[in-house]
Amino acid sequence: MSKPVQKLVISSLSKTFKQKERTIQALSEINLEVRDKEFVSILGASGCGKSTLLRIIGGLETPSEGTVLINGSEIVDPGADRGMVFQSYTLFPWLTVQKNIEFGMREKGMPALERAKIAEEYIEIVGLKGFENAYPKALSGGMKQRVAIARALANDPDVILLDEPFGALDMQTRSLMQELLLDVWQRSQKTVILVTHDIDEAIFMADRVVVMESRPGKIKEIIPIEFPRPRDYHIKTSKKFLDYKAQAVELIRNETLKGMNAL
Ligand SMILES: Nc1ncnc2c1ncn2[C@@H]1O[C@H](COP(=O)(O)OP(=O)(O)OP(=O)(O)O)[C@@H](O)[C@H]1O
Repeated sequence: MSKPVQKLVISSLSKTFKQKERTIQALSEINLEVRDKEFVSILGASGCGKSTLLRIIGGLETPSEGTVLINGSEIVDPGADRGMVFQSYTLFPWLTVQKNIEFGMREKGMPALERAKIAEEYIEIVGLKGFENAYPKALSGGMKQRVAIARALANDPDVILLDEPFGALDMQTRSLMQELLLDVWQRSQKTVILVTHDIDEAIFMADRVVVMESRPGKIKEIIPIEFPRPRDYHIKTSKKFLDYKAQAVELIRNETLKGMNAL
């Protein structure tokens, strides 16, 4: 069997924040390889460095030590090869849904007709047909995140980085958004890294769940999730799913207790 293509290679990555007299080691010795088109979830107790890791991959933060390679080149700044979606809605309030989705393509100098066509395709995929000319203030939280996902995908990045994208949504909407994202991922064939606090979400979506430990942030365990694709929400009540969940809960619980004892 041929070796799978590595999209991201994270090697000996550490990050230290210096604040006046305090030094915070957010990440220590992270090593992780993510395959092309893989879906990886990152799970861990609050403060274990999940967002810092994602921000370094996004080029928004620089490592103190170590490297992150994308397609063999070191990441030193943000780039069109990575698209990010955050928990807080980051749409431009003065632009319509259509113009928000077109934004990155416009920056790249793509002709108007071409970018409008691509935006329309993604509007359809994320189920927002009829809302092309709406402004963000007229949209629900779930709709705004669908626009944010469409905007990230429309730029055609290699890697999508999602930081708690559904964190502000109610349970029901969140669950539907997970299915939508899986469907979009399956069609778009991107590499996805999803940071989440939600154990069910991490397992349901991913090929592998990376469980982190804190103080300093390290990889504690990687759980391969062996459910076939496409996945249906019914797997969430299967015995196998509950076994994965029990394993993750145990790992996270120990970490959360460690964090609380350190307070
Ligand atoms: N810009 C910064 N300056 C100083 N410290 C920082 C900065 N960013 C993060 N930290 C610290 O680094 C550690 C990891 O933070 P990070 O936000 O990456 O954790 P997290 O796992 O994403 O947390 P949460 O799940 O609560 O969002 C924390 O102790 C945090 O206080």
